[in-house]
Amino acid sequence: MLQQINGQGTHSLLCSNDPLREDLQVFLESEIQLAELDDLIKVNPVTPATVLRCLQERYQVDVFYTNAGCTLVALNPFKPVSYLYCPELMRDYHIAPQLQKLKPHIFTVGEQTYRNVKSQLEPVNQSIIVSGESGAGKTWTSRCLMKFYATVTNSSISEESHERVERIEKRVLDSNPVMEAFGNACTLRNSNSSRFGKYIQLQLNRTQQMTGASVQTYLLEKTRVAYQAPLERNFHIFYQITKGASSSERLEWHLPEGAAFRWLPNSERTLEEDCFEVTRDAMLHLGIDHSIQNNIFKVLSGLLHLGNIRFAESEDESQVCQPQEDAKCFVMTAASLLRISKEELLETLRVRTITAGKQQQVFRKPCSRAECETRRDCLAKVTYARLFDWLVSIINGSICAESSTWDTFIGLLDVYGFECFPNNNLEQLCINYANEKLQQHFVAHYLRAQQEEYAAEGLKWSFISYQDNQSCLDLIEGSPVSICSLINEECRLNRLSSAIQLQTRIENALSSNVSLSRDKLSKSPNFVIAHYAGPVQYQIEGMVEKNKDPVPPELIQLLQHSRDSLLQKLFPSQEKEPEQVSGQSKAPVVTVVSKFKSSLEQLMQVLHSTTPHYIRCIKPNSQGQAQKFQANEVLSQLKACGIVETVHISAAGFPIRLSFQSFLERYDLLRKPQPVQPSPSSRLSRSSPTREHSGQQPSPEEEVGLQSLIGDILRTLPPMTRPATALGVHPEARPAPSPIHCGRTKIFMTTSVLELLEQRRMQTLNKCARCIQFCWRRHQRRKLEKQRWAATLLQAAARSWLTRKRIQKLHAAATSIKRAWRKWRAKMDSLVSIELDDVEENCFARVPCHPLSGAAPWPPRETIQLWPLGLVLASAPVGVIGMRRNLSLQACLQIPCHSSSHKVEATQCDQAGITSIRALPQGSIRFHCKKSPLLYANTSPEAPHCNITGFNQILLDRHRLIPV
Ligand SMILES: Nc1ncnc2c1ncn2[C@@H]1O[C@H](COP(=O)(O)OP(=O)(O)OP(=O)(O)O)[C@@H](O)[C@H]1O
Repeated sequence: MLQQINGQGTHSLLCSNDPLREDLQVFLESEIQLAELDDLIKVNPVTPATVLRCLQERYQVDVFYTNAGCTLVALNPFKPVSYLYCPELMRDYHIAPQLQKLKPHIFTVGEQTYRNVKSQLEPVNQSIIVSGESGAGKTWTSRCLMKFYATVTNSSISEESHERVERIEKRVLDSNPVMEAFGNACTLRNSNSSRFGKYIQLQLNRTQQMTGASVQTYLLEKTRVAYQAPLERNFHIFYQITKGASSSERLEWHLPEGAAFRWLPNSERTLEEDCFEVTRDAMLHLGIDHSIQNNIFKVLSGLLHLGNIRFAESEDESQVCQPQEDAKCFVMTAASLLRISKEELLETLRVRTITAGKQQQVFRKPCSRAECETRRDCLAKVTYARLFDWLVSIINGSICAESSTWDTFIGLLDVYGFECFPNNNLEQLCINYANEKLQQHFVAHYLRAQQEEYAAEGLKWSFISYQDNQSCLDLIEGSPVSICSLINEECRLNRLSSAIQLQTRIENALSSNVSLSRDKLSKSPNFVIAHYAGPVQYQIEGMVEKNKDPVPPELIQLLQHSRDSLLQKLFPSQEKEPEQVSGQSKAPVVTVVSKFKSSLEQLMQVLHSTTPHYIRCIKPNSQGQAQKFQANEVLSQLKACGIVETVHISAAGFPIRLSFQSFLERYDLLRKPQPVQPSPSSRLSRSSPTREHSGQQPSPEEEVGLQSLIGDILRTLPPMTRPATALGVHPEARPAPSPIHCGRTKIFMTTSVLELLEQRRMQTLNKCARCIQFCWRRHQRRKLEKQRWAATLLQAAARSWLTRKRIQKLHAAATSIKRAWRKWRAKMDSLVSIELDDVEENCFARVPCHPLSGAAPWPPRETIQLWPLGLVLASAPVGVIGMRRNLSLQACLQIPCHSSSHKVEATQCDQAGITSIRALPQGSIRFHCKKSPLLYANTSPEAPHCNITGFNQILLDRHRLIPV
């Protein structure tokens, strides 16, 4: 609408030359720009009025989030804006390369914390402090952030771990409806007001997956169980059970439809928070089964019935008060639901026991009607408070991961906002005390520390005044005397003191503190504390009693006697009796304030050890209406949380501060390699870790070395982001303010520069990773090739060795065979020669030699010459036959007719004639012949061995007759 009007106006005005109109145009244009400013530090000049105007403009065009330097301002839309919290938007913020370029959102803060955890920048653990007054949207914001983490931590994991992580996240998210049902209530300022503070730690493992969570709660407003301010309600769970129980449950829990309970005011108003089923389902997911749930709701119903017990005034002090007539049935029902004896219940509520004297004598004193009702309320409060604590422990048991499974955490602190009612008492003092502590943390972290550091580091800085709440904190918690210590003293000494006396004591002891004053016009005793968010007047009446929070031991004993299994768990019988505030005990009395203070100190310790992020929730109007911006309301909230000072300092300041050494450790890889820069880097890398931890300052020479290295890194940035006086890099003054400054030992920068550096670092790391991957792969490839080559060589060597071995073996075998053969041959030859020699000597000596040849060898040449003739004769089919042929054959062969040296064989059939003639071995030859393995002893004469002589020489061997 506004844009339309402005757009139209701009167009029409452009056509005119009227200077007045031009002024108007400039004004309207600046109006448009104001709504477009994402960061309040861009508002010029930064004053409460301009900041307010900017937020208003943005609110009217449905822009609810604006940066205020290092904090995020979140305006409550008071209407559903689904597109602002959809999973798609969560993913957009999660994957954005440059977060600061996106519109301000709680997801920017969520993602920034997540990236910080990922980058491991110290301190790695993160805290998001969500603050603002009641109804400003703190719980909503925390819930959305939990959903954001649940979505993003689940986005990059494998399928099988997906289910596990989802289960954990479901449980973590389910803790919200349970805690809200038991710890939230409808107040005048918020229909779903958290009546306790909580710090949720989302536990992340090394890969930033959510492995669990833990919840720490602070100061539950337990008085609400028994007392609700006009138009306010009790805790949601009481309305849920009375409205959502089934008919059988109603019977069991004694909650008939339309039953009236005094502790259940305004039950005719149904809120969206009255959803019993949601609470039940969530409880079931957290491991609280139906029977335990049934048990819990029975006890709660018992408390409702207890609230309806009213007493009549007794006639005299020695008489006990009687329950009013209509309350008798409630006594019975309450006793049966809490499973205690009705008589014991009445007795405990009406009679006080006092132990006194050296013998510890026990006296019983009937209580007045008011005392009876106080005891009744106390019984309900202590039961509910223990039930709440037990539920928190069950939730923690269900969602908390083993300490070994997580390394880092992101904490979400959702504490009650600053409170200032017409009547403020101890509860408001504690709540405002917590808010003062958080404000101090903010001031210390962002405002004071920053300015002090700028001065120490020699940055040109004009100091911005801010509200330091130290004096206020000194007043509340200081040592040796403070409001807390004085109230605690009253409890410890257990003296009878009036509120007036306490007021005087406070005034006398703390008169020098500027934050203390008193409303002199008020009739009731009071003191006024000037809180950072404005002055608050506290009523002293009843404060000491509330601080004691006395629980009569009889009440605890009564609950210990219960037969109900849940109450037995809440009030175990072995539990020690509660500390009596009698003044006789030497042990320090645990008061509400002292308990709260110690839990607050623990919380502050955790916060100090983490990187804090602030979300300031602002309530645009007190009626909770959409599209309604009440400037005064908002302005007071902006002032209360020091937004203007924050903007001033953030505008001029640098939210990121890193020591030179940390900077170099992280960004040294951005430096272009300088060949002539040998030592400082190596010196630095060797010296930095120990120096960093010991807090030792680098020597001047080292500093020069560090500075030149940092200069090298900064030179890699684009000119716009280079420091104006960065270590002499650019000594000339620059017109625009530089987003990066180098101090004496630290480097200061804006978030945008950090993002740029991180982006560069990531690019360089990616490049390095790719290079490493490439080198590794090449190395692997070469290694593999070498291995293959080596394997081939080995195989070849092995094969050749084996072959050589085999050949050697064969060779050896062949040689030995050869040798054996030769030996054998030689032996055979010698045998043969001996044999032949024998034959020749013995046989041929006796064979008649041819008369002409003398000592010619056998067979004589003539025989050989006649041999063919003999053979022809032997084979001749016709011609000479019978005896004559044989004789002529023998004659041809010159074999004597009746020689004993020849064996002549003939066939039966005379026709065939002689078939074989052999020269028989002689003498010893016969012997040799038998032994001889030589084959040629049986070879036929056609064989080439015919030239070999010896043994039974075959002269004729005719197996078959030549066919005719
Ligand atoms: N971002 C939002 N979008 C829509 N409605 C919102 C948003 N933030 C808050 N609301 C509305 O404002 C109401 C109050 O918010 P919430 O309960 O978170 O306040 P709170 O600061 O936690 O209050 P208290 O301190 O009392 O617990 C919510 O019930 C819801 O209706």
